[in-house]
Amino acid sequence: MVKLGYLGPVGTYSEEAAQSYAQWRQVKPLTLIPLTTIAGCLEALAAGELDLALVPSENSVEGSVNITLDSLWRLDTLHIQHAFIRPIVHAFIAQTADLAQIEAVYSHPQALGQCQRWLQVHLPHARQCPVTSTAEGLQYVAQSKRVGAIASVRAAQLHQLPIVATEIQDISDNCTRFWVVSRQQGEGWPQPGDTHTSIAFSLKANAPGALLKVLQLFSDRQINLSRIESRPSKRALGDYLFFVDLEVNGRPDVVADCLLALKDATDVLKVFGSYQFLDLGE
Ligand SMILES: O=C(O)C(=O)Cc1ccccc1
Repeated sequence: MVKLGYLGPVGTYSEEAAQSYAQWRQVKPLTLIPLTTIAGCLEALAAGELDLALVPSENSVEGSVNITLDSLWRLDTLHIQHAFIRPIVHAFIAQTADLAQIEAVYSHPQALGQCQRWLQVHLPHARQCPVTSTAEGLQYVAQSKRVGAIASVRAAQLHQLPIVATEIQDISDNCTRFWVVSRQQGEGWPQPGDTHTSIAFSLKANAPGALLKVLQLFSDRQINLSRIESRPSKRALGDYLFFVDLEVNGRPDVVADCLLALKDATDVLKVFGSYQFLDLGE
């Protein structure tokens, strides 16, 4: 059996995504293994305790899931196999519908961030308490009538807790991109059929035009970027890593040639993998 780790417990958005992915694989069954952190999923994969990990990588409202990007850079031995996008619809779950009684709201930081306006209007005085996953927040709801949680309708049903409000996310079209990651296989360069290549690099020098020289390599080859993002390198304040997604656009050889040129033009280059976006349906 192929073991796939995800951010648990049962009832998280990651579990929902893992179930959809498992259905898509059909003939290659998966054992789904809940873990307590996103970094823990990727570490267990790198250590050989899992065959695959499913992790959120970016949300349409809150942006990148930093721990996913940082872990991929740090662990160095992992490759993205697939990407897919899931709609994220949040509910407010509590034992009372009288919001004046709610003193604290528990959820994953991404979910709290995606519901800021609703919280401001409906629970301006409640403490916002970040926890490791949306489903973990439900444990506190079960224990106290004075706390609420933001999680999915499915999670509320699984834990048999009352739904006070639904569709509370600030932007109705809220969605998250997930990556399915494996241990490194080959170099991660694009094969025919792959639509995206994700990379990260550091620059050789902190000097005028250093980033421009690297970006010129994409421009010279007419390679479109679907994301570019800088993250602190953690070496020194003001020192950055750049995370870039390239569109392969049916030209894997051109992207491979660009990766060769990037090896020379950057200080450290990491190829996180080349993959397709899956359509998992609703
Ligand atoms: O906490 C969860 O349920 C997760 O899977 C992480 C998450 C949180 C909010 C949106 C998407 C994924």
